[in-house]
Amino acid sequence: MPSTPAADDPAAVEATDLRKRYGDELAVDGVSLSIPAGTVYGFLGPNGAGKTTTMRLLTGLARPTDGEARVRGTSVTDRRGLVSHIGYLPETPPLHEEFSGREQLDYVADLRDIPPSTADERIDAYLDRFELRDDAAKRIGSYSKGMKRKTAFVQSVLHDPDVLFLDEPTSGLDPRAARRIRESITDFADDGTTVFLSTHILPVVEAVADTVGVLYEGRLVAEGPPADLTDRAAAGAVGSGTLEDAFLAVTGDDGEGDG
Ligand SMILES: Nc1ncnc2c1ncn2[C@@H]1O[C@H](COP(=O)(O)OP(=O)(O)OP(=O)(O)O)[C@@H](O)[C@H]1O
Repeated sequence: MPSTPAADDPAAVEATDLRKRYGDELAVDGVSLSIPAGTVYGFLGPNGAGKTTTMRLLTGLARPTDGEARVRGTSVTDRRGLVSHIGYLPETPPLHEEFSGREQLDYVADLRDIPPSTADERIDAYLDRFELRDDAAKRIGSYSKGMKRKTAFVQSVLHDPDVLFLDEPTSGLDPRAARRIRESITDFADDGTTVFLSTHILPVVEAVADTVGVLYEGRLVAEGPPADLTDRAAAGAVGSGTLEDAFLAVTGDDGEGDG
């Protein structure tokens, strides 16, 4: 079950009127967010809606054209201040194909200044959890897509970040590995980590998210607990009131967007 945020928790992620322009296009067009610590925020939107751009803004990898955002109180323009508090699993994660899985994780642990004994313990636990132990000495270049995805997930969480940004974490994973990821997400949130989860896999969002935000053409067009969005879809007689119905309704693919 998703955790329930305490009312007095400060927001872990705050964005105010965030915008990002590429040439003539506003990829992110005035997004405001306030995500309480220790919750899971499911971030949905059609292809090209601006989800990855928003995540890049919130992780300090892209500069906002306008507006501002803070993660745990640190401005996203302060990349150095941000880096130890956040983890980011991008769509295309940086992995060294010539490293073994273990070397990759040792390398990231070292970059993150994790003490070697703690790093060894965590790496062993994650390799077991994601059934990578037997392949840990093999070159990443020889890994399957799913093995690479699991290794990338582990490297994004190894330093125990306060806020974790995940872009399609279960993409390409078999059902067992996908379940492990879902369980990890709820475990992290139970331990106080805030998880910002972008995915097109709606059952994953329904299973783990406390709040869902739907982005459409760079704007947040719906936000609320998954049950509220599905209730709205049902009340609007859109399909049978699933999260998919709600998504289609507010993104204009099946009914009117509600702005
Ligand atoms: N570096 C860039 N330069 C120019 N345009 C960009 C750049 N990055 C993103 N865009 C544009 O911004 C818009 C939003 O892209 P973004 O990748 O954020 O969407 P998304 O919601 O993550 O899509 P998907 O679900 O397909 O991954 C798109 O029209 C894209 O072409």
